[in-house]
Amino acid sequence: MAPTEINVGKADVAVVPNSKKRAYITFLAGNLDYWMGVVGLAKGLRKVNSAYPLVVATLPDVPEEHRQILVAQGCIVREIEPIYPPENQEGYAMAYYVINYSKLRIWEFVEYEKMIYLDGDIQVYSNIDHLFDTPFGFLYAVKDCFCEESWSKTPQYKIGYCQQCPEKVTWPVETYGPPPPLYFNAGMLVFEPHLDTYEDLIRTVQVTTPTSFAEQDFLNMYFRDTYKPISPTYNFVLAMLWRHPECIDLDQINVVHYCAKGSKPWRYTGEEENMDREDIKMLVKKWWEVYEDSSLDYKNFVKIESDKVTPIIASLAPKEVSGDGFTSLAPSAA
Ligand SMILES: O=c1ccn([C@@H]2O[C@H](COP(=O)(O)OP(=O)(O)O)[C@@H](O)[C@H]2O)c(=O)[nH]1
Ligand SMILES: OC[C@H]1O[C@H](O[C@@H]2[C@@H](O)[C@H](O)[C@@H](O)[C@H](O)[C@@H]2O)[C@H](O)[C@@H](O)[C@H]1O
Ligand SMILES: [Mn+2]
Repeated sequence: MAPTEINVGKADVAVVPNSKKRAYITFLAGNLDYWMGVVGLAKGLRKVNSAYPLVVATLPDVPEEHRQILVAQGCIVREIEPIYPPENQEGYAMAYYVINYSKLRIWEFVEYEKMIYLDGDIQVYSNIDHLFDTPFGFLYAVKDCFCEESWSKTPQYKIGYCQQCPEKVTWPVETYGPPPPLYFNAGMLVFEPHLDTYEDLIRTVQVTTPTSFAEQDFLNMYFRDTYKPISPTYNFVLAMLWRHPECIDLDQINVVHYCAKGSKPWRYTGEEENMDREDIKMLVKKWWEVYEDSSLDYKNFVKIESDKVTPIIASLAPKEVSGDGFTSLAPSAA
């Protein structure tokens, strides 16, 4: 793209388009209360002083009032069209997962070179801007857990196999064939929008039989050769607390994904299984502290300009990318 010439008085200067445009992106559908999750996410990204905006891809059924709230919180609200998959004879783990296929529209945002997708029920508690520096050509995401009841229809669940602890139950190759490839949770993705990928995704989804986890299953199939697992600290699926406590250190968590049943902070009652745990109550409280902090509202927020950053904050600068890049982000050996 040719640089844009602009007249700044005495001398024209060439403005090279910002070819390294980056942004966070989330997905909002329906007229219920997920908009609260998105407001929390927008404020959380401000709190950790992220350098990049939050784009909200909204379905047409999101009320104007909700869109205005998000615009007032500094979000870039962009409407997308729904994507309807073929009929699912087997049913989804959660009936509403069918709307999550529309998430695939995020690959069409090609004005951005790299994006980080975050579900609306995710909160960012440490700056993760360095993930934008991951090497191109891969999709980065965190391994999911197969132990929750939502997986009860799958062979993994039936034999008690989970990729978080593959040594616990040996995969019966003679019965089920080769063990499943690494499988990521689609609530957090580091990806590159490309039109050719987008058009192929849309074509492929129409000829792919839908399964339990809707677009998450589809994305795992589609990106199986370019998926790179990153540390669970970047998408902490709450069920890990009771399913794989040996794999986590709450002090190291950067991103919390409130996807366990009953854990959406804006709907939290504490009544569902595991929701009365002290660590869950602490994480829900932490989410509300950000959501209710008026100093984080877009209209009140005073951004620390990079040249005024004091040394302590400068130390949060992007981590060194060594070797093949982000080995330090790779999941721990466990
Ligand atoms: O009624 C809904 C359901 C889902 N979502 C969006 O789709 C994402 C995926 O759904 P959800 O997080 O509920 O799935 P989970 O991770 O809990 O399985 C949400 O985070 C929202 O961004 C939404 O906006 N409205
Ligand atoms: O439409 C399918 C959804 O599948 C995923 O949610 C699931 C999955 O993570 C399971 O492993 C958990 O057991 C479950 O709790 C959780 O809701 C993504 O988080 C969400 O963004 C979306 O892709
Ligand atoms: Mn989610």
